[in-house]
Amino acid sequence: MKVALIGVGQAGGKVTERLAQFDANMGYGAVQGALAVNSAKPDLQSLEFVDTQLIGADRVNGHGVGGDNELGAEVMQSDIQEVLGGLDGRITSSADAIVVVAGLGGGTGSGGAPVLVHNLQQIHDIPVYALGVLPGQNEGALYQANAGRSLKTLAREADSTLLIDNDAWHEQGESMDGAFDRINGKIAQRVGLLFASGEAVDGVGESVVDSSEVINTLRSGGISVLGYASEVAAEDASDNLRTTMTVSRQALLTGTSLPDATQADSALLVIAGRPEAIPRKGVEKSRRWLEEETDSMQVRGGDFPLDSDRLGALVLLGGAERSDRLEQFMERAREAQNAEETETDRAEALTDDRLENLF
Ligand SMILES: Nc1nc2c(ncn2[C@@H]2O[C@H](COP(=O)(O)OP(=O)(O)OP(=O)(O)O)[C@@H](O)[C@H]2O)c(=O)[nH]1
Repeated sequence: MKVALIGVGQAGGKVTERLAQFDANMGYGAVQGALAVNSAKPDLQSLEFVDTQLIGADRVNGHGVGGDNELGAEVMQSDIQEVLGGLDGRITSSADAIVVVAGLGGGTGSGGAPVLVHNLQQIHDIPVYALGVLPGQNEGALYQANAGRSLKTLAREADSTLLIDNDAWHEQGESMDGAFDRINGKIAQRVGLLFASGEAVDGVGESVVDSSEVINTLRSGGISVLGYASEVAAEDASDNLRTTMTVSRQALLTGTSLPDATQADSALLVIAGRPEAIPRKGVEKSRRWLEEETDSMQVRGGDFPLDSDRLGALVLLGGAERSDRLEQFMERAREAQNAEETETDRAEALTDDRLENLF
């Protein structure tokens, strides 16, 4: 699937850069162009591999919006013509989709991404997807509240919103900051493989996955989730039946970007590895298992030929919003929003008109 990538905000820019680098290093050619947009100049200057565009300079002078996602939305809307102009030539006729990438907890990405998706939808016929990073549980109330509002709007505007929960690939005892680099690497590998599905494949066979399978899986809209797992494989396909089942199960049950999301409207199972090592029977069995597990009649599948001594399973779920984890997150976001409003009420207590001033 050929994509044009636009990262908004700090996390959006960093993840976009990693994705573009992964795609270039692997030689897939799925990433057709990549742009990072931000209201904070230093964040853009730290990116080396993608083109950049500063927004909101007249309002925040290159200093970012400090977690204010309403301001993030405003500066994106004010400078939307510059951003769309900056995309000219990057969204070529060969692009199958546009992907807007953002951390949903901050200000610029959280507020700017939904506005950008909305505007892109007005002018492009190809699907516009969002890749949104949810804040970890330990991040503050402002992050949770921001992410809740941003996600609600993105889910309405984007053709599908692929969610990455920052807690999903966060290891015990690791600081959040230290974890970002590793998490971004995991996102780049998984999402990069998904984009590469159907690209740069020699000797295309019947069972090879095609990019239309990805688009059809995402057609369910709403929230999408991606899982991945791999294991060392035997030389012969006949010895890899169990391995194929194991990696497929692990990809869904322990390896997804939104833990515990298993129910979905549609799913795609991509088995990556040397074609001679992929057992047809194992793939069929894994697909049937995925059908039962996700409770979906729409389970697609295909191979991703890869010169590797491992077998990998990539599972994409479309229409996966009925997840407990998502419900827990939205509850956290609502609580944070209420707490924020109470906090504002307290701040306003001294100016409240219900109590008259002494003079
Ligand atoms: N996975 C991942 N998450 C990140 C990274 N950097 C920040 N985040 C997350 O993104 C959210 C913060 O968003 P940022 O992108 O830093 O903020 P911003 O959009 O630049 O907005 P402002 O700084 O307020 O202008 C938090 O929830 C962080 O957990 C990163 O490199 N990787």
